Amino acid sequence: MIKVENLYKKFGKNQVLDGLDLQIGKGGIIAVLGPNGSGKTTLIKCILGMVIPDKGSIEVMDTPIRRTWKYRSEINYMPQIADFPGNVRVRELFDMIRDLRQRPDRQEELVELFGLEPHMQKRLSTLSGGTKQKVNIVLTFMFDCPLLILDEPTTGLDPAALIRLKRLIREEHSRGKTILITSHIMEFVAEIADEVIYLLEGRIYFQGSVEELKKMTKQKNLEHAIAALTTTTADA
Ligand SMILES: Nc1ncnc2c1ncn2[C@@H]1O[C@H](COP(=O)(O)OP(=O)(O)OP(=O)(O)O)[C@@H](O)[C@H]1O
Repeated sequence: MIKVENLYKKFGKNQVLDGLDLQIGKGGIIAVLGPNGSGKTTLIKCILGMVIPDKGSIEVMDTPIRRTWKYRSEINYMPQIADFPGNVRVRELFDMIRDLRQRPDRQEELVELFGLEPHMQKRLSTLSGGTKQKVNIVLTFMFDCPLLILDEPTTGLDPAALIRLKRLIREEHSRGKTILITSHIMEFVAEIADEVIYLLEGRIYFQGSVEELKKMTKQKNLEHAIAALTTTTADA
């Protein structure tokens, strides 16, 4: 589904991706983890073509993504911070996106699931953080795509909305979708991920199951396993 080879990206003097190699097969929930600033969002944006790498190659669904954008229509991307135009109403935003994508959608069902009906006429700038995140979720899950990329999807959600999000992610998983997620909430990752990728110093430091990571670090839970990885590498 995704193949990244020898990827380099520098911002000024900051070498964020430093010869990163990564392969992700089709189907499954993959958590991209790493300390703050380790390059998770940069990697995701390179895969989406939103950040141009200095060197290296990326294939998405067997297609090299250099100088092409068509593959993007097969990806549902949920950004970490959704920069919605503040003066647009929720309903108008949904209509705009539906007009742009021109394919069947699940808007009505998802608006009901996240209780967004009372907010449909409101301007985006007037919504609470959690409600904005629900709008972000509806936009992400509205269309049927083989690849979903979710950057910190749980931010600001109340427990009921979090349960619904997890259900949605599992549903997509059971339909054979590939779902890439970044998160700092280890409880969420442990519950949902089939595979964990740990980014450190611009490369993949670990790729495997949560169970394998716990075994490798001799820890009983994921939070401690990740903390052990961070301490070990910081001490090295
Ligand atoms: N457009 C940019 N210009 C300059 N520096 C950037 C830019 N985008 C990212 N960076 C820097 O690259 C590094 C990696 O950032 P990135 O957002 O990819 O990290 P992250 O792993 O997603 O972090 P977090 O866990 O905090 O969300 C950081 O030091 C960040 O400041």
